[in-house]
Amino acid sequence: MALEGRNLSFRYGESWLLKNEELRIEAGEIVGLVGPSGSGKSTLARLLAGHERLQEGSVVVNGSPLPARGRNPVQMVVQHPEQAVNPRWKLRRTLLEGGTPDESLLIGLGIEPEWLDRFPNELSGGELQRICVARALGPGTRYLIADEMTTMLDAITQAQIWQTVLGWAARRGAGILVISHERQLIRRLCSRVVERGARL
Ligand SMILES: Nc1ncnc2c1ncn2[C@@H]1O[C@H](COP(=O)(O)OP(=O)(O)OP(=O)(O)O)[C@@H](O)[C@H]1O
Repeated sequence: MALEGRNLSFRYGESWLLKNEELRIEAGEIVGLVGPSGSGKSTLARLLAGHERLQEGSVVVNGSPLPARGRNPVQMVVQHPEQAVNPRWKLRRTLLEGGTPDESLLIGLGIEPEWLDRFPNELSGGELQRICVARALGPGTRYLIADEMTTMLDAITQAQIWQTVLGWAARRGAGILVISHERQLIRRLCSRVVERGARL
């Protein structure tokens, strides 16, 4: 059981950003992905989550390609939650996109019930990010890609969110890819770190 990127190559223009990349995250494993700005970490993340169309190579999740329809077992949370929600939906609807979350997750993430009756512009960035994390940890999720997921949060909130996410992963046997420029966070969370070099 693993999330695997096999032989992934990708370019936005003429020159290749990623060439024959291999990345494997076992179920239950927490892997860090680090590297300089512009080295292609977010692009790799989007390919693994099916948010970017594959140009070369394949993504396999627990032995199968990512599903073309229905709930994606690979969920991604990005740095800026306001870019990841529909501004015209109340947050209950956004949250339920991920299926009905465990009550304990909502409590662990510090989500106040009244937030769910508001629109995104009526919450702070940190409050909105908690909703995005809860949505990503829905019942069908097997792998989480956390791309600078807690970068914009204060240290206490960051610790609270990661404690809840790690508990979820341990219970679920879920794998996590953590992308961050914060080496200390990576060291604390991950059992293995993949280092990307600078773009040539
Ligand atoms: N949609 C796009 N169109 C064209 N070029 C892009 C696009 N998205 C990213 N790039 C370029 O691809 C390169 C890699 O970007 P990417 O966001 O994957 O890197 P990163 O390692 O995640 O960087 P950072 O640490 O700064 O977030 C950058 O040079 C970026 O400008």
